[in-house]
Amino acid sequence: MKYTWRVAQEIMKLTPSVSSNFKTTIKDTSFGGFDIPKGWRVFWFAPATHLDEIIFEEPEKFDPSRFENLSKYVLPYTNISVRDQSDYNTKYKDMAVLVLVAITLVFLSFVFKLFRRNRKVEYLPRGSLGFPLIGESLSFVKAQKENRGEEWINERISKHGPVFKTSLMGFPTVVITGQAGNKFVLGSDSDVLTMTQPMTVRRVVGDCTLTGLSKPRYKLVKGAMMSFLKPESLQSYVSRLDEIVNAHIVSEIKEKESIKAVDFMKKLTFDVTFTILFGIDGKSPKEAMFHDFDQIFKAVWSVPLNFPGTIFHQGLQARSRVISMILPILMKRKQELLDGTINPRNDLLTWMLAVREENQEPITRDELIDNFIGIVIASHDTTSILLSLMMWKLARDPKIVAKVREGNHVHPTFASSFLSFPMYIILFIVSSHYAKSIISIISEQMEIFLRKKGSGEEKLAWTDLQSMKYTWRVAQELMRIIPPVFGNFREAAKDLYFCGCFIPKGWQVFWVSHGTQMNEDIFENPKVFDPSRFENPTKPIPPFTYVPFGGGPHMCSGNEFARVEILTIIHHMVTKFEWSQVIPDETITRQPLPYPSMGLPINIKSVNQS
Ligand code: HEM
Repeated sequence: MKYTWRVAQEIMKLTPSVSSNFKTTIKDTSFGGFDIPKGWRVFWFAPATHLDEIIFEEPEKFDPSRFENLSKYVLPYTNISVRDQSDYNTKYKDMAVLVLVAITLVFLSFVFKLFRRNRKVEYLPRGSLGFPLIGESLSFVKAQKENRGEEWINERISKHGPVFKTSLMGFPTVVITGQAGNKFVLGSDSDVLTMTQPMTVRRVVGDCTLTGLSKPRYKLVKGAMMSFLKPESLQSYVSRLDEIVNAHIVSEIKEKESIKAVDFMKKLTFDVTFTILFGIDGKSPKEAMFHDFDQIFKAVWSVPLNFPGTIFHQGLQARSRVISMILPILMKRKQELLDGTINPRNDLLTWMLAVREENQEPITRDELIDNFIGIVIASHDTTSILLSLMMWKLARDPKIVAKVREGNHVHPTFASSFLSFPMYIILFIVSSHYAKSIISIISEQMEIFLRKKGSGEEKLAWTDLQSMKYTWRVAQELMRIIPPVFGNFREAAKDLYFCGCFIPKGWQVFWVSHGTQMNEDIFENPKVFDPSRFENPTKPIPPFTYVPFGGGPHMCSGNEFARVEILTIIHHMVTKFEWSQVIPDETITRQPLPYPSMGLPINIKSVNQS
């Protein structure tokens, strides 16, 4: 079987089963004119000779015949894989040692990782993960509904400290409170903590909202929003806003004796957002979308079961309807932009259609649609809830309001304030912080109203809004005590440490606004409603302690728009109407935003503006 063996030899020459190995010298030796000390390792490498063309003619060619005449073609030790039989035992021993060392190293690194992980787990924050799957979600949601969310958090802070673990909405969660905590969560970039949204939000609102975008796309879309929503840009929309608010209020409540303030504010802010921000004016698309967005809102906080009849399913269908309504509007605007018949700054949607990345890449269709829905979700409830809370505050003491108004009738021509000075002083001295705030708002708004009336100007201007300082402080103080956004989630993008605690990659991190906003070391007498704490320039509020609009890279894009809108609406309400609560002891419930639990029914009547 000579030929068969030659074929085997040739195969071993080209692809030796053992192509290299180490030997150890057992005494001082020399080779090729070089000394090799005793104990040194020597490495041999078969291909170095097998493929050497000085030894083998055309070494890479498959030619078993070269083994026919060994003396001519095969020099000793040139086909090592077959000739070095005597060294096999040593060779395998050495290889076994190598393999053993490799396995030991892999094993040790595994044990080391496990050990390090266990050491890290020891540093997890204190607290309880609650029941499997549901964790502590049920007790948290229940507390929120009863407006005891703050108590729920505080109980755990007092047991475990300002950083504690729990499990919310199906995921292990680290709750982080305090100024340094807010700075860590709100100030961190997306490679440390990423903004995450529950699955329901991603499905109903879309994957391409700001939260779901890559860094460069986020920069482009958020940049476009901020450019439209910054104070300098908003100034030119104030008189239009004033017109819309006035018209809406007149048509919706002029003849009514009672309304539900929450519903009213929701409709009004929807009207404002669609007209000013999106340039959608017609009554019927707004009404259709109002109904659809109502279903989308509900689906955002629903159980994600997608079959006919479920809230989630209805939300998904509402999303499809909204898309089919907004798409033709976008196409038309795009054409108008190309034709040059529309000003890109007309509204936020048109502006987002017009902006380009440095490489001329536009905002995509999906990004436009999802951010359109996202802005409605982010802006609508938050703003209408703050307005409802202001109405609630102002409705709580009709006697004071009436007295303040009396002042107006006694001294209608009073130059700088609509209140008679002595009455103002008396009321101010005898009143609580809370009552003072009512007096001051009405006084401030009536003063602006009378000033404008005196000068024959009809609509509010930017400077009028800037002078509504006290009214805005009341809004700020309300957001401190009852923040519209209780807190929000992030996800750890990698294993993290904060305050000596370990936060594993993938865990949720939850920041809460009242952790600092109700802290007596930061805000004196935090439970007292005192808007004047926002007017003390000598005692500025420390950074990352007052966070109703968040902070850091994801800070609210619409805070200035919210301020302008809220001040305009409150001006019209206060100067045109008086109201009182139908249910005086109506409580606040969180779902998860803080609503008056019965929708704030109020008795309302117009006041004489002459
Ligand atoms: C009183 C009214 C409002 C409150 C209390 C409020 C609150 C907040 C908060 C707390 C955040 C940050 C969430 C986080 O970092 O986890 C936020 C983000 C955001 N808000 Fe507002 N908001 C209000 C009104 C608005 C309005 C009117 C708009 C749009 C015109 C808007 C658009 C947004 C957007 C787009 C984001 C996401 C920003 C980003 O991820 O970079 N908000 N808002």
